[in-house]
Amino acid sequence: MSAATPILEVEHLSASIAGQQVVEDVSFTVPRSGVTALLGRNGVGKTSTLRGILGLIQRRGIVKFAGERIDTMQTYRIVQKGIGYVPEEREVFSKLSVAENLELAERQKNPHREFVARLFPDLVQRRDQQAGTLSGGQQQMVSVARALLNDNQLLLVDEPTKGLAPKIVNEVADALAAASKTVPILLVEQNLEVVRRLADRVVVIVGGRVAHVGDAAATLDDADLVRRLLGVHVGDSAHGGIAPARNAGEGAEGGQHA
Ligand SMILES: Nc1ncnc2c1ncn2[C@@H]1O[C@H](COP(=O)(O)OP(=O)(O)OP(=O)(O)O)[C@@H](O)[C@H]1O
Repeated sequence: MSAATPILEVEHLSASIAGQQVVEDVSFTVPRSGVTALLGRNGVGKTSTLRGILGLIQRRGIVKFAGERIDTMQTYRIVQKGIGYVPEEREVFSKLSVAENLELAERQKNPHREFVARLFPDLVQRRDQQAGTLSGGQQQMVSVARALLNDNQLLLVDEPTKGLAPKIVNEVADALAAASKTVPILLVEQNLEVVRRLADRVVVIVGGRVAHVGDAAATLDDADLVRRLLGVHVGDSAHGGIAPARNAGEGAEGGQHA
């Protein structure tokens, strides 16, 4: 396998929940470095795409990780291969302390405790606090920290800044920016200012398929394209740089930009 082989190749992925198809026919790649943002309107299937890649929901299609097919593997095997997952729900063990939450996540002999402590000094101070009593942002940091303790070759991170105060959004983005220097990230993120800061590339899903792949900054600079693909206006800082388009119902365009 050459160094140019993407770390993740997704070909014609479809996925279903309780017999209902929630991802139709999604194809894209993730390179071996940097942040690739997976974008799309609400309910378009971004979370389900991540869950399909991980085998957490029923899926069909080809998924290759570092050149190897993983689409028939069970989730625990996929995680063992080196894919870390930071789910949208954060899923901390609320009755356990911060330290216990982190210890439980350690899959290897020499976990990156110092790296994580440097990124999240707040968690070091709160190591004995029950995770259920942490703020949403602090719980998100625990969730990201757990993924960073191990030698992952890819991180799947789902809406890490959702519902967080602006200051905490910045802290979580800082941590992900630092992490992305050592591990490629596939990021689902609604806050386009965060996408602009973190992402190198964007992959946009419209109507169950990938409708656009491109350079992150160039895509976000094209306000008309953003409005058509995502139904948001760029530039309203009160909404993390985005605001619903007046005609947000339109624009699920069939044309393939990819
Ligand atoms: N447990 C479930 N049972 C039934 N339908 C579901 C379930 N989870 C998701 N769906 C449906 O699957 C579709 C895709 O959902 P998904 O969460 O993947 O979208 P998304 O793009 O991540 O959305 P958002 O940006 O709002 O988080 C939606 O129509 C959603 O209603």
